[in-house]
Amino acid sequence: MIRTSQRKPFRATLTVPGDKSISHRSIMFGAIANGITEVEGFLPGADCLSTIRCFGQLGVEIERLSETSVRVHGRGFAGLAEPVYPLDVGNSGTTIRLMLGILSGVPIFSTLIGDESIARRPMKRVVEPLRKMGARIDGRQDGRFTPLSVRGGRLQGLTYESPIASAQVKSCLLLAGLNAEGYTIVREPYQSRNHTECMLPAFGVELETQGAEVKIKGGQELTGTRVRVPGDISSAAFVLAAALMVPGSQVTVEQVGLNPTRTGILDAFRMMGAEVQVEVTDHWCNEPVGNVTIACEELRGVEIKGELIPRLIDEIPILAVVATQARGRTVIKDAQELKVKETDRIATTAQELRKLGAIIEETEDGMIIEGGTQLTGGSCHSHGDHRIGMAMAIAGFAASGEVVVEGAEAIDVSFPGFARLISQL
Ligand SMILES: O=C(O)C1=C[C@@H](OP(=O)(O)O)[C@@H](O)[C@H](O)C1
Ligand SMILES: C=C(OP(=O)(O)O)C(=O)O
Repeated sequence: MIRTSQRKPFRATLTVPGDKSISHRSIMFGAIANGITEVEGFLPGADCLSTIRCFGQLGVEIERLSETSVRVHGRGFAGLAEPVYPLDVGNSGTTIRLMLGILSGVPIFSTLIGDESIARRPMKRVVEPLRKMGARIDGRQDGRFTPLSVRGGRLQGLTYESPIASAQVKSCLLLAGLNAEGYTIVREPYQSRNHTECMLPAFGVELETQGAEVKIKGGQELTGTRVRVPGDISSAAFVLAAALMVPGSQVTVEQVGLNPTRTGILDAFRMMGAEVQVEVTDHWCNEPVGNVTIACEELRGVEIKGELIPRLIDEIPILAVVATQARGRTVIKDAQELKVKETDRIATTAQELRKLGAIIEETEDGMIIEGGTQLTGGSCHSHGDHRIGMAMAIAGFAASGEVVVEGAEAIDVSFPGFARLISQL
């Protein structure tokens, strides 16, 4: 359980735990590479630990040198061993969807399962195109849901027009494409996060990107490398939002990932009138890294839609919290993907924020939030969704009474140490 209440203006400079998307990929790419991959700044969150456990079951030796340093003894695609027991991805959509791409092209049999939330999340979006590549996948409701089983084998390259902007779909198909005959091309309606495209070249893979299209040639091998993981901008978003909830505050987050396919939340905060300063200081594995400083006196409501949505998809719950404090109405559109995350985030965000007096309407593809509301204290629940738990805790920073967040253990999925960190603000 986390308890938060109204804060006085504060100033803070801090770092946040490692990027979840990059941490997953560092283990996966390290495992299918030849040789050793050293990972620094790894996120020791529950989701990334699920990825480590699954690859351990595939015979990959993965050493935890410290909480955040990991050494992966890559075995190449060909060295992955048939697992004896089902692979349990826990709560992690990224783990299951990317692993399906890898496992489809390797001649072993495996079964994938996860928690209650994973059992509700749609898998057809990857199973269908993987089957077109020749993958043999079966599962509940003809492969729409877990449990899923994969009998890996020879794959054919595919040109795929993805109906959704999803980095998990894109990455899954690119990883399958690495093992397929010929070229695999993935086109998306808007570009989703491109960590796979940034990181694979660091492992010696060649690919071509043109706007929202990526092309990869099959039969390429990966070579182990060193990966430094920047702080997660999706985690930083909660602390930046905390500063916006308490006018007169200022927060700097250092060594955070600034990949433009992830910084939509900074654009949204700027549109709302926040002062956001960004300084890129380095590139790690082709990923821009640097510092973000935010401050604000007054916020205004905005319309968030289109290409911006995939660039801030995981930040919409906290954006809705901030929008309750803006002048005027905030409209979020084109965000139907929120319905198939750890929870239906349109429903859970609205339901929990209403408990604190927010005026918020759910729509088919987003929500409408009336600004300028005085939030009250109340008892909220994470619904087992880390981002909902964190969003509600930050809502307490502007509430007239105490906000209690039940189910806060879910936050460990992406942000271990969240409660301690925000208690210091
Ligand atoms: O590829 C990734 O690392 C992720 C992609 C996104 O999901 P979708 O691909 O389903 O949009 C995002 O919501 C998730 O937190 C991480
Ligand atoms: C949607 C998320 O993750 P995943 O899809 O990996 O479960 C998230 O972290 O908000």
